[in-house]
Amino acid sequence: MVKNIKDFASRHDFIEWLKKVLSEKGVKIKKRLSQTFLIDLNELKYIATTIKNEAVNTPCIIEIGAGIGNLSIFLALENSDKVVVSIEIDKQFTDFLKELQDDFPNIDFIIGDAKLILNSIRDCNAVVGNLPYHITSQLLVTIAKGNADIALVTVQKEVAERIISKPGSRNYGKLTVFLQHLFHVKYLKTISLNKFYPKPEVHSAVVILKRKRVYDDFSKLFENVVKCLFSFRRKVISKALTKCLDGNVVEYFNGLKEVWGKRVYQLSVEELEKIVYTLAKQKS
Ligand SMILES: C[S@@+](CC[C@H](N)C(=O)[O-])C[C@H]1O[C@@H](n2cnc3c(N)ncnc32)[C@H](O)[C@@H]1O
Repeated sequence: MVKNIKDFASRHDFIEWLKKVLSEKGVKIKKRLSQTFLIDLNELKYIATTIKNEAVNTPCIIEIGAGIGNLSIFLALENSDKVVVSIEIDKQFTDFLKELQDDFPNIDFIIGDAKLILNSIRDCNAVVGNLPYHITSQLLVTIAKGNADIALVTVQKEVAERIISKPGSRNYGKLTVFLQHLFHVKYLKTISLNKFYPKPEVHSAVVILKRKRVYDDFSKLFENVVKCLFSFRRKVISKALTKCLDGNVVEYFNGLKEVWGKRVYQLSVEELEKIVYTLAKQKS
């Protein structure tokens, strides 16, 4: 059994270990599943220690996309008081991940689709992962609708910029607003593309999401209204609302005077919440 990261790192040149694993096991790297592996020991350690410091009140941490377990083992070593539930969709890693479990008994590997499994895992309120890039938005929305109080995710840098963007900016959109409605979001650091194998085309970034409110009926309505409004992002809110509600919106004028002339992409999350709240109140 491996006891600490120093022990592991001293016995393995990480990139050599990775290449050996990939060739010995006959692993075929699948681009369509966004398979690119973080091979930098410092970055792996950074993610594992950050989640350790943030996820204090949870018996387990969920990892999305275990791959060959390179991040999973760091998570397990740094969080030895917790179970790391690592989900991986690609069955070709099954045997290898099972073997790893002998050295790291606090990892529980599950083969399956994280989008479907994630929110059925009870009592884990921390999620971490170097997210598969082709389904990043879907996974972020799934995380947001689940129990996670903390999500520490590595995403493409441009997605990270969307997540943290401010009203009025080019990146500000429905994903930004939905996530910032439910979480406090923070850009932690950029990870250069050289730190992955095979090298991806773009840089990545680590972002932390800390729960502000749970996804409830109001959030559901908020999600739907925002989705529609942002399909008219450059229109003033009165016009966008007319389109989304398919009718006369004058009845909302008094409650929404201050924002009536603003364009959708200029509205803050709080202003959008007020709009949805006003719609909900007037209808009830
Ligand atoms: C960017 S790689 C990360 C690999 C490794 N954990 C790391 O940090 O270097 C993303 C991983 O997610 C897996 N994956 C893709 N779609 C998935 C899904 N729907 N559910 C679970 N895992 C998925 C891929 O097979 C791949 O191993």
